[in-house]
Amino acid sequence: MVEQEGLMLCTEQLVLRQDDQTVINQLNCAFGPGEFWAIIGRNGAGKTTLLHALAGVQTIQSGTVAVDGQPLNQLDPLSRARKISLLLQEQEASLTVSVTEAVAMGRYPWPSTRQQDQQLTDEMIHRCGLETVRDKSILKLSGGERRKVEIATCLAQQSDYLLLDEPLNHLDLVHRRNIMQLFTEYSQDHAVIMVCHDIEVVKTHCSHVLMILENDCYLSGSSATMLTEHNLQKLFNDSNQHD
Ligand SMILES: Nc1ncnc2c1ncn2[C@@H]1O[C@H](COP(=O)(O)OP(=O)(O)OP(=O)(O)O)[C@@H](O)[C@H]1O
Repeated sequence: MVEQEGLMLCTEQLVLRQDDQTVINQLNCAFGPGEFWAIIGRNGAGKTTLLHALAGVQTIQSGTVAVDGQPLNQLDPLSRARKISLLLQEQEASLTVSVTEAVAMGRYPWPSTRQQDQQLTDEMIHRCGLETVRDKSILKLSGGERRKVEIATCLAQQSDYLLLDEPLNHLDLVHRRNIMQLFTEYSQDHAVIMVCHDIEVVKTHCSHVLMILENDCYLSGSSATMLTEHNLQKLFNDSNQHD
């Protein structure tokens, strides 16, 4: 039974495993519109596994993930795609399509007109700085260009919950700033949930933080209350390193 109601993506007593290892244990959290969340934690802490569970692409051991009061696994794929989009950490380009065609694929969940789809696709191509390569095959792009195409496609999907796994990978400083500005704008009336290793980026842009600590310990709240010296030491203190 999902207790939290209203517009949010939330987990209740969520347990996630990879092989026989419990990665996330009894996690309760909730993400709502108007919030820009960062999920932070050490390598292997379970950030990607959690993000995938929030997107409905990870097997859940027990507990629930619910979106706007409805268990995620009860939504058909199209309804889910209108609610949630996921930018993977690494994505392999295999289709021979142009940048414009790839970004337009973000529109597939919506019954909008061709003109509306084209308008939004053009806008995202423009906002992500892809005009000069818009007719190029995605197989012939640089790593950074391809990352921007993936981001533009997710943004074109206009889902209520935008899930981002290390979105700044491959981007130079100028594009990092531009893309973070886009996500910040998007979070004004949607929820953005981003896995990120760059604490400075998190401090500058994110309103909320979920910290995955050791021993199944999770802390969440506003960035101002979470990003204290004390908490960051707990998260990254060398004395806790296993590797
Ligand atoms: N497909 C898989 N099969 C088995 N174990 C996996 C699989 N994917 C991840 N794991 C393990 O699950 C744990 C959590 O991995 P996950 O990718 O969620 O961590 P992360 O916090 O995103 O790490 P990073 O910061 O390095 O990207 C790790 O111990 C990892 O080795």
